[in-house]
Amino acid sequence: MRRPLVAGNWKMHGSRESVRELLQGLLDGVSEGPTEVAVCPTFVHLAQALEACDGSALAVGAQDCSHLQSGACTGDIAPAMLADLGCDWVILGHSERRAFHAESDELISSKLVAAVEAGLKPILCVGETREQREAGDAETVVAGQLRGALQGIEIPANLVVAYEPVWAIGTGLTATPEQAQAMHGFIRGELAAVGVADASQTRLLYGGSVKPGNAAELFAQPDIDGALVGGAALVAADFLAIVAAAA
Ligand SMILES: O=C(CO)COP(=O)(O)O
Repeated sequence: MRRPLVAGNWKMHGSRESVRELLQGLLDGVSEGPTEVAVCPTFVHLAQALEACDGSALAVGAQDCSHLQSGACTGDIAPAMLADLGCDWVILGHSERRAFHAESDELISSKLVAAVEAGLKPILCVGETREQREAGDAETVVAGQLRGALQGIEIPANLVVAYEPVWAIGTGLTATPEQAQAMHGFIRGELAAVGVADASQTRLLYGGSVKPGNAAELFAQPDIDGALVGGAALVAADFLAIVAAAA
């Protein structure tokens, strides 16, 4: 049995006041239940979120980390620092990091190794662009990202993969449940091929314009185990409705 996971990626949003309000709204509505729930605020809001969520059913994660645990890396945050602070999760390889920071599969792979070494649970993001899908290359691209990140490393048993088609992120365009399921099924097969010991137990999240109105039909698919939510994670009622749909 794969326990559903719904994680909110807050991206570069928030102030101390809005974070306080959002967390309050979430904590009022979230309880220990069948679905695991996490929020991933910016680095500067992590300490505030960890303090607010202490002892609650809401876990906290970061949106990225360095591939090193310390050193001359101006502006970077080590996975060991995130673990020391109390973070559980870290998102790696998000398409916005790949696009704006030119993150390669090789770098993402070394971040994954460092994150696991520090004791963080990784959410590895993969997904194709619209051009790649229209060219019929979606599976090739996703398989390449999986292999690039996972081949040759010791793959952690708690690895979570998020399929986030770039064309569905922040656009209001969602992959249809059938499109998402097809790719999730493909990913599960690829994970087995790349050396995941029991890919039938790996949780696969869908991300890309997940909203209260489309969450249930996505979660009804056999290989969709939850969601990585962007915009709708910034509205407590919407995020809680998505969490409820995953139960
Ligand atoms: O990128 C995403 C989550 O990581 C998805 O963002 P949206 O839900 O805003 O499309």
